Amino acid sequence: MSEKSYRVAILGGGSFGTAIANIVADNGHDVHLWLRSEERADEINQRHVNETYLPGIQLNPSLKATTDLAEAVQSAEVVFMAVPSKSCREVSRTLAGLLSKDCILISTTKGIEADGFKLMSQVIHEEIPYARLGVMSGPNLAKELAERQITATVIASQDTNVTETIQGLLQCSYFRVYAGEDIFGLELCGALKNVYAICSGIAAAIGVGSNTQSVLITRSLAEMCRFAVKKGADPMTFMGLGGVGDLFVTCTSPLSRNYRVGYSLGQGKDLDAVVEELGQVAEGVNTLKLLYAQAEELDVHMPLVRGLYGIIYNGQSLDEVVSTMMSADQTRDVDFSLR
Ligand SMILES: NC(=O)c1ccc[n+]([C@@H]2O[C@H](COP(=O)([O-])OP(=O)(O)OC[C@H]3O[C@@H](n4cnc5c(N)ncnc54)[C@H](O)[C@@H]3O)[C@@H](O)[C@H]2O)c1
Ligand SMILES: O=P(O)(O)OC[C@H](O)CO
Repeated sequence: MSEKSYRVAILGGGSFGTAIANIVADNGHDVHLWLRSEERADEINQRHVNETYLPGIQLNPSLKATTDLAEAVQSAEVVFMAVPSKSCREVSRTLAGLLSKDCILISTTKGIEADGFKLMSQVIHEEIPYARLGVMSGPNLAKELAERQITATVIASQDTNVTETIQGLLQCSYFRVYAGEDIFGLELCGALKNVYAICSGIAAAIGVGSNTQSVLITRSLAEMCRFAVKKGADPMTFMGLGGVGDLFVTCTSPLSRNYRVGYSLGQGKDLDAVVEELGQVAEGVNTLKLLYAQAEELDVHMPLVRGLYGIIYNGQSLDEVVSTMMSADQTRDVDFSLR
């Protein structure tokens, strides 16, 4: 744990931004949470709760919320970005003129920008080329983090001072931070697993057995790795907490918004209505479209992505998709070997 007290800003006052801000505040640092709603900022500052995103959770009273981005990042030594992927470029662009040169900037966003299939670190780098960048990803459901239930995450950066600083900043009795260098692979894990969580949610809603769930999650990992290799990422990153770890939690927990989207679809509900009702971001819905297009363009075999896309966007029935998958040519179990 870090002995130094850092000035830290968290950008995005939704479930994850608030959960991370709370850990850093619990660890004794000076934390400013930036959000857009005056009402929610007042609620956090006065009653120390964020009832919309983390109902029932008492936040650390030292956590300060503000709607003023310049105030939030003033003198910040570390900034965490926790806005949805659709807002990452806009927020980064505004941030560019405000961030000091030696500030560490950590992306926690698990999504992809449509134009150019860019991951968030790429978007941030384009907007703030001088930023000392890192990416954080792992099995980190916001509600469980805020409840202080034990979990761990991965911080990836090319700069060991960045990884070591974040490890010291976040480590506590219920949270461990493992280090890595593969920013691209870690980010890809976090974005791709959301799509498979939708598949798993559908499977749960129709009441599949445990064998089926296991096959679904394992073949999801196989697809993710195949795609990662085609994109030049290290498939071994997918064996870690950011890969298997996050895939497992998102594909099995009803706390996952992506899983919940899938569950509702499996109950026969309409996608737009489900997303509207959720009221929080489920990045997998957008990632599915981008991933399907990339898989087609790069000719990567991704039957689960193709099947889900067929159900959601081409009106295919679940029975039809499952039947096509089950009668397809039987291929290899594991595509890669280290030998
Ligand atoms: N919730 C989790 O368990 C979790 C865990 C790890 C990573 N993430 C990732 O973190 C990112 C944020 O997710 P979340 O769970 O906090 O989402 P959320 O829906 O709970 O909250 C998103 C917040 O961002 C705000 N926002 C949207 N556009 C904005 C903009 N242009 N400027 C400023 N604020 C804006 C919204 O008002 C909202 O407060 C996502 O990419 C998600 O995949 C979430
Ligand atoms: O709620 P989801 O589906 O966005 O998933 C949350 C986190 O990514 C889990 O690590």
